[in-house]
Amino acid sequence: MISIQNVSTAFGEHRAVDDVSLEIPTGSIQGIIGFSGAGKSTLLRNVNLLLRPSAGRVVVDGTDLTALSPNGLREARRGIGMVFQHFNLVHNLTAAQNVALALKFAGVDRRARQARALEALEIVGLADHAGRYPAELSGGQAQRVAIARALSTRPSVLLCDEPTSAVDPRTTATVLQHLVDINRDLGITTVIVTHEMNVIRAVADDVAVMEDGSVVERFALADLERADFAPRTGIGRYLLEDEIALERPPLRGAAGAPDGDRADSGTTPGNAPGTTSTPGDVREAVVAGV
Ligand SMILES: Nc1ncnc2c1ncn2[C@@H]1O[C@H](COP(=O)(O)OP(=O)(O)OP(=O)(O)O)[C@@H](O)[C@H]1O
Repeated sequence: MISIQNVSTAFGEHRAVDDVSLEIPTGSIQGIIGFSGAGKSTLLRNVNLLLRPSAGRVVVDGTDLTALSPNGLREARRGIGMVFQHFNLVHNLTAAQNVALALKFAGVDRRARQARALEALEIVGLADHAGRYPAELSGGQAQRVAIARALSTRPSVLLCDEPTSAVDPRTTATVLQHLVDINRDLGITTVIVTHEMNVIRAVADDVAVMEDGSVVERFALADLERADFAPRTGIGRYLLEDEIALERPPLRGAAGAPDGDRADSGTTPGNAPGTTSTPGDVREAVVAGV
């Protein structure tokens, strides 16, 4: 169980997260959705205290993380895996070495690391890619290695920050299937932050909609099937629709259409696939204990 209690996080005058309370039952998948800047990533980073909240408490499986000493927090973070949008793999280490690095930080004995790393790669179906470097992996494979890394310390909680935003739609399905299988097989409480409606529809048990730092709506995904269910927010209503109907004017340059570049009317823009990380990304992964 993750219990987020009256959590606020301010950057200067700006409250990126504003008095959020959220209870996430053990073993469930909680989706957190909202437009860019709503405060989703900040809230997720508040859960493992990668970003310490300015106010409020975060209790994970009965332990108040906000009350722990630095050593206690380091220990508690071993039970919380984290997956990042851009994978944050170390580019000059193989897939197995990337996973083993997390185990090293977790204090696992050197002799046990190799077997544990392979075991984690097995879970995401990539044991046969153990010797490959990040540049030799597709975006989806790189994210699966990152998931294996997050799982290697056998956490009870998995935090995923836009886990599919940097991969193509087909790969998205594979990555999400792994996350669902891991959740159902291992009972790991999973939190997925995304701006992609289809991700929420595919995996979430419960949905929290964020706007301007607040959770403005919560419902179970199953509620969307109820005839009398009426979401209050625009995002909730989008989720209710099977398809988002877009106006599709003719392509520019076609007969009868105006000249110029066609604007992208997609509702779920993502970033280009990539497998490399900046030093800052890697540092963040290390601090998170993954
Ligand atoms: N380190 C920081 N310093 C200052 N402001 C920040 C910092 N991190 C986030 N913010 C601000 O806090 C607000 C919430 O950001 P956050 O990244 O949590 O939103 P988000 O919903 O995850 O958006 P996105 O989907 O674009 O990642 C934004 O206004 C952002 O500019």
